[in-house]
Amino acid sequence: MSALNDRIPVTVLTGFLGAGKSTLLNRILKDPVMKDAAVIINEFGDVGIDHLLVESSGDSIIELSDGCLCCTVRGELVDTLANLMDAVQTGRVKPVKRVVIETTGLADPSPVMQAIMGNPVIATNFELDGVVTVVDAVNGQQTLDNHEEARKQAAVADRLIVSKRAMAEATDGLEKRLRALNPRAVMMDADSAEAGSAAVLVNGLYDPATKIADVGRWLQDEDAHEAHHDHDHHGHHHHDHHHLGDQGHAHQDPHDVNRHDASIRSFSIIEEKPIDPMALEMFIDLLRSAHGEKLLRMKAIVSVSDRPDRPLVLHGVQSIFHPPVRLPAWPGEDRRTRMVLITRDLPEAFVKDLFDAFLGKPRIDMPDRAALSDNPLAIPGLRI
Ligand SMILES: Nc1nc2c(ncn2[C@@H]2O[C@H](COP(=O)(O)OP(=O)(O)OP(=O)(O)O)[C@@H](O)[C@H]2O)c(=O)[nH]1
Repeated sequence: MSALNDRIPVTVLTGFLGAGKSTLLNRILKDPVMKDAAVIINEFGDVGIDHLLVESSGDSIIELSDGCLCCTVRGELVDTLANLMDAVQTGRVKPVKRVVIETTGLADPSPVMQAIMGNPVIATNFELDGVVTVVDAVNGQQTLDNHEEARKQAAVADRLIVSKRAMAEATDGLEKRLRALNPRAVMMDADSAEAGSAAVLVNGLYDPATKIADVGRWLQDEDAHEAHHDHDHHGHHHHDHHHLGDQGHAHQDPHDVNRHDASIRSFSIIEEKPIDPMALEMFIDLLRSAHGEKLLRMKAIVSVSDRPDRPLVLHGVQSIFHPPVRLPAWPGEDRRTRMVLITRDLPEAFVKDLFDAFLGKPRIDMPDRAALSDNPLAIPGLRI
């Protein structure tokens, strides 16, 4: 699917009610680069005013009708994207270089992400580039305590934008908590120039300039020395590349983490040897079909044994995966398979053991691959 590089990147802008999504979007829309962007705004409530608040000169703001994007309006989102594509292809509107979808504050972002990836027509023309989540420094902690959706919004983000910092008494606790929920997201201050530029929307399934996977960006801070078999229970080693001080030690004792957050995990799998394509397919199929609900996000660059010089990029949300893409070459020196997973109620050790089983690595306490591969579902296009 080399066409993927021509797909229009879509950024999902999320964040809880009143977190500051529209405020941020208004700033970003002033960036000249945004003149070629289309913005889709999901209203919630009777009065559709959000789109009026987004000050854009263009006619490329599309309002979805009442209802929450993650439930009833999902079909409408698909229709809107399809219509947008049609309008571009028939020349009715100018070419669109990027789409931003601002969700309602109550939205679980996963179904929105899935709507982009899961519909064959949409996935041919659009790719999910990333998720930007705005978190309010004043109410953030309480919102995370009380709302599962808010935790998911933070957990799946590529970027966490902390708003209203000046109004908050202290933000250390919130930042520490966000860092624990999502150690890899870049964290930034909503007031920063960086947060208000169009670049914040580019999260890099591909680097738009080079069209190669921006793996460094997804792995963000992965410790290159973490071995796949290093089952240490501090989880992910990482350097703190975020932009807000030095509080982000995700090595903290898990008991420190708010009890509501304990079920969400972010970890990585690294494998030195190229992977048999069948084993990969079976692993992914089982993971997404049996545990898809618990798989909040997965991104991977995989060395596949049939073409180890051309890595495969996988990108999934719950049970829905983008059609995998073969890169023309490795984006850097590191040629190991690297997978980043964000899960809920799915422990790291379980996933790693499953991966080992599919790779045929013997383990006393696990069934072997043959016993695990009885799964009729397949990702279209994964079989290479
Ligand atoms: N001080 C301060 N106020 C902010 C900031 N961001 C947003 N606000 C204010 O917070 C309120 C809500 O901001 P919006 O941008 O409408 O938030 P939203 O996330 O789009 O809200 P909903 O669409 O209702 O979910 C507004 O009064 C903003 O002026 C910030 O960084 N600092």
